[in-house]
Amino acid sequence: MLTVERVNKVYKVGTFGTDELHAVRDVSFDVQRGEVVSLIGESGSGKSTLGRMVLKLISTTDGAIRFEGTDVGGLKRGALREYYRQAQGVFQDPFSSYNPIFKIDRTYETLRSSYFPKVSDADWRAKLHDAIKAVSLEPADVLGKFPHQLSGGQLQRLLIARALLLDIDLLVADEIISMLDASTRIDVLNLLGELKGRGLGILFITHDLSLGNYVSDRVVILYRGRVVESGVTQSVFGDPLHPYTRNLLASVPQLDKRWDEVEAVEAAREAELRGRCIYHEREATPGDAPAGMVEAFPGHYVGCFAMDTDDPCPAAKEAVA
Ligand SMILES: Nc1ncnc2c1ncn2[C@@H]1O[C@H](COP(=O)(O)OP(=O)(O)OP(=O)(O)O)[C@@H](O)[C@H]1O
Repeated sequence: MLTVERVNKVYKVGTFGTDELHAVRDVSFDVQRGEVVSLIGESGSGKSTLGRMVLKLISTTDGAIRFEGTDVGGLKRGALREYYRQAQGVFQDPFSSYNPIFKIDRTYETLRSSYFPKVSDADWRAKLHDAIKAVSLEPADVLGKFPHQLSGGQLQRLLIARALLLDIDLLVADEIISMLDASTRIDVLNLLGELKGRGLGILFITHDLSLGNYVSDRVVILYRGRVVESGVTQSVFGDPLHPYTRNLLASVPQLDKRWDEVEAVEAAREAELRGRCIYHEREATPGDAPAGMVEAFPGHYVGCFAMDTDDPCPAAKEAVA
C-alpha cells in the first residue's frame, strides 16, 4: 500500500539557510493493509521527518513515496485531497490540534464541509456518532465540549475518530501516546490493534521500544536518519544484530529480569559479534533486501555495523579480501 523508496531529506539550516542537515538518508520501507510498522529511534533520528513526508506536509529531497503505486510527491489539489481521504496523521500533542476557543465539534464540521458537503444532517450525525463510538467514547460525553473539558486520551481518540470518518487506509501515528498516562496509553494502543484488525495500515512512530514491541508487526530502527535494522518485530527484538539496536534494547528495564542477568546475556552476545559485521559477511550474497541492507534471517534485515560511525567497519576489509 505505502512504499518508501530510498528517500532522503536535507534541511537548509543556519542563519542564511546555507548549511545543510541530512535528516533522512536513503530510507526504504513499506506498510501493508492491516499491518502496524513502527519507526523507532532516538530523538533526532528522522522519524517525524519521515512521517511528515509520507503525509506530504514537507517535500522529499530525493527518492519516492508511493501510495497504491502513485507518487505522493506529485499529488496536487484534487488528487492530494483524495490522498488525505485515505491517509491521515495523528500527532503527539492532542491539545495543539484543537483551537481552545472552539468546541471540539468544530473539528468535525470543518471536515464535513470539505469532504461531505452533500451529506444530510441526519446522516452526518449518524456517521459522526459511529466514528466516536468506534474509538470507545460516548458521543454525549464528548460532543459540545471545549478541549480543556476533555482529557488528553479523549482528545487523542477524537482525533483518531476524525481520521476514521474519512474511512482511511493509512494512519501515521506520530508519538500519539507519549503524552498520555499509563492506563490511557494501553487503551489507545488496544484501539490501534482493533483498527489494524479492520484492515487499517498504521505507521507508528515512537522512541519507545516497548511500545514498538507491543503494537507492531514489523519495526524499522533508525539511527542518524538511516535504517540500521528492520524486519519482523519478534526477530529484530528477539535477536537484535546491529550494535545500535542491541544498545537500545539493553537499555530498556525488563521487569522479569535482574540487571546483572541482562548484562550477562548482552556481554555473551557482544563477544559473539565482536569484530564481525553481518552486513559485510553476507553482502556478497545478493538477496531481496532494501538498499544498504542484507537479509540476516528471513524477513530481518541489517545494515553495516559501522555505518555512520567514525571507525571503519572492522569486517569490511576481511569481507572484501
Ligand atoms: N524544519 C526543520 N528544519 C531544519 N531541521 C529540522 C527541521 N525539522 C527537523 N529538523 C532536524 O532534522 C533531524 C531529524 O528531526 P526529526 O524531528 O525528524 O527527528 P525525530 O526522530 O522525530 O525526533 P523526535 O523524537 O525528537 O521528534 C533533527 O536533527 C532535527 O533537528
